[in-house]
Amino acid sequence: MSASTNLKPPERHPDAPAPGELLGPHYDECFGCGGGQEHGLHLAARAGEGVSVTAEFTVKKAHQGAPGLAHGGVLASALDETLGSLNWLLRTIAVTGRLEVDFVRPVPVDTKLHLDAKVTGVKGRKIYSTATGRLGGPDGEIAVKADALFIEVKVDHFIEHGRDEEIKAAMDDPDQVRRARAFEVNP
Ligand SMILES: CCCCC/C=C\C/C=C\C/C=C\C/C=C\CCCC(=O)SCCNC(=O)CCNC(=O)[C@H](O)C(C)(C)COP(=O)(O)OP(=O)(O)OC[C@H]1O[C@@H](n2cnc3c(N)ncnc32)[C@H](O)[C@@H]1OP(=O)(O)O
Repeated sequence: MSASTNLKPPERHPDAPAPGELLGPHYDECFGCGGGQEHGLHLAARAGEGVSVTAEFTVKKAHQGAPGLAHGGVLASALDETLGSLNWLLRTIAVTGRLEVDFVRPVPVDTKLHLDAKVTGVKGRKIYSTATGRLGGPDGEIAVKADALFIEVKVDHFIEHGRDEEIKAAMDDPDQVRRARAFEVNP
């Protein structure tokens, strides 16, 4: 993805989770990180140094595209989710505007994908970030990589656009409201 000019380096929020801390799901029904999705990715992201995260995702039978191999869209979802979790460290709510994925190696079922992501720069509401997914370990061979542009939004983005049924359930859940509002305390 062509990098924008005049990017500012990202600033880790003072209340961001400490390096090594698990970030936890942002929404229980999220396909990427939620515990409530049987065939979801159940991706668990952990805060790193600066504005970076690491995450792991194990490819299951439900994630196949070709026999015994992960579907590319599922791998893109794992990268998207990992990149999205960087927003916990900025304490900013943001959605993916653009995601560019390179599929470098096939990823077999039962493989654990070791992901890492970092924010490379910020300009206004635009957050530029990059991620890799490796095989065999955190320093293993690169199987997938992505560059992304996230756009900062208000929590109202979800309330306005989400289906009423799910928004009502989320707003009736005090834990969910707390998680969403925690992002709004921006300096
Ligand atoms: C209380 C209950 C609440 C419940 C909520 C629950 C939880 C909330 C908490 C956290 C959850 C947060 C996120 C989810 C996390 C992880 C999941 C993974 C992430 C995703 O999976 S998330 C889903 C997929 N995602 C979308 O569903 C976005 C659909 N989309 C839109 O909603 C709009 O499109 C939007 C908002 C993106 C922008 O719209 P907009 O009107 O606000 O702003 P605008 O268009 O002016 O763009 C501003 C500047 O970005 C540039 N720009 C925009 N898009 C670009 C592109 N594609 N390429 C290059 N540049 C682009 C413009 O060129 C301009 O640049 P400039 O300022 O320089 O002119």
